[in-house]
Amino acid sequence: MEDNLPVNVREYQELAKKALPKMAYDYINGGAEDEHTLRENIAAYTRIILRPRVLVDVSKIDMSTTLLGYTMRSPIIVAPTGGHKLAHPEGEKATARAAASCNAIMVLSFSSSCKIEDVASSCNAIRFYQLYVYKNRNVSATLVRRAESCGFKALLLTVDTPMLGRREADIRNKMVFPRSGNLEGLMTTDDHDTTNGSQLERFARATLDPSLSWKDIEWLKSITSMPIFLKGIVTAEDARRAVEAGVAGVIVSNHGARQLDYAPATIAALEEVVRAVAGAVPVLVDGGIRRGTDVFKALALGARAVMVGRPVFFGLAARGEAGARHVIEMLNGELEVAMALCGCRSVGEITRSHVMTEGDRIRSLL
Ligand SMILES: Cc1cc2nc3c(=O)[nH]c(=O)nc-3n(C[C@H](O)[C@H](O)[C@H](O)COP(=O)(O)O)c2cc1C
Repeated sequence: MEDNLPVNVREYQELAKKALPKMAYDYINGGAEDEHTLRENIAAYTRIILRPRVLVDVSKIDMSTTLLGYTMRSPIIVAPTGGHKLAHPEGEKATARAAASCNAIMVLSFSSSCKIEDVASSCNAIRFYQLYVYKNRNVSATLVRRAESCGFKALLLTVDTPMLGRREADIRNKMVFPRSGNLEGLMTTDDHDTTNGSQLERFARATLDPSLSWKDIEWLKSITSMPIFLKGIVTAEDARRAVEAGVAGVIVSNHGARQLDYAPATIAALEEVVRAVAGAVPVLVDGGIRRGTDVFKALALGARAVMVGRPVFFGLAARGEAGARHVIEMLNGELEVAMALCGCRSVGEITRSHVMTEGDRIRSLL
């Protein structure tokens, strides 16, 4: 073991910043426009206070939970983030091995640097696939079929990205995104314009289909038998529509605050969505989770599981596969302590009464 390993996600972020070229670090770390939502995703967690219960025998803590019938060691899932070769030459293969060794589900990004087939064969694990719908539907449909035939178990359709949010650091840095191996032979990705803003933004504008709408869920169902989650729901209205559309789950997400600035912090939107869904399908949340106590808070407010994006990416940048694994292990360890100190022996014992939100405090004063 190396000496002086980081002891929390924040320290991994510092290591990643030192390890990465500025363009790569800014791409991973940055958010849209004023980065208000980026700060709020984290700050909103700090405003939720825990209500621990004591004198519970917590000598055995069981963090396991299920999703789509799969048992997970803990409710922590690796969120889909594109371009892992920016952080490490092994890219998503290293991340996949890290997740598998923690028995955590990894969601592979549509914009992964590594090929779907290479990630699938890198190790044995339950994995989900994330989808962007391109104007050329054939490209998206082909990748969905490839993921399904590689044994991916669910599809996460990202619905918050009809076009790319304005990530000003990427524009300033003239961000160049690593070519996705998955698109080889399907479309050309050449872009020789190195003078003008973010190449990623130009690529997204050329490819993403801004006409994607609710009716297309039927199209998606017609090309895959994988269960479909919608990733990027933050209102009760859309949550109800998602249930009506017959999806298998909803993910409360603002894309790590990289799309619409001034969208709500996801932990602040979670309860509204959970109420609207009313138990019909599982609700997941991502955005701003940096501590085991954040995971605990999300579960208390009704999430079945959480996804973490940047923390794993930072781990990968700092120490490769071992770093990504350590980040997941640290969050698991923190969650275990949070559960013990709150008197919860299983995730099922984490309830709404274990947290006090700002709204609760205001209501208690009225
Ligand atoms: C560097 C980076 C790349 C991302 N790429 C994708 C992507 O390809 N597809 C997608 O649906 N979401 C993508 N996301 C959003 C994540 O899936 C997730 O919603 C977000 O990272 C959660 O916030 P967190 O980073 O604070 O944990 C990306 C996020 C980051 C930080």
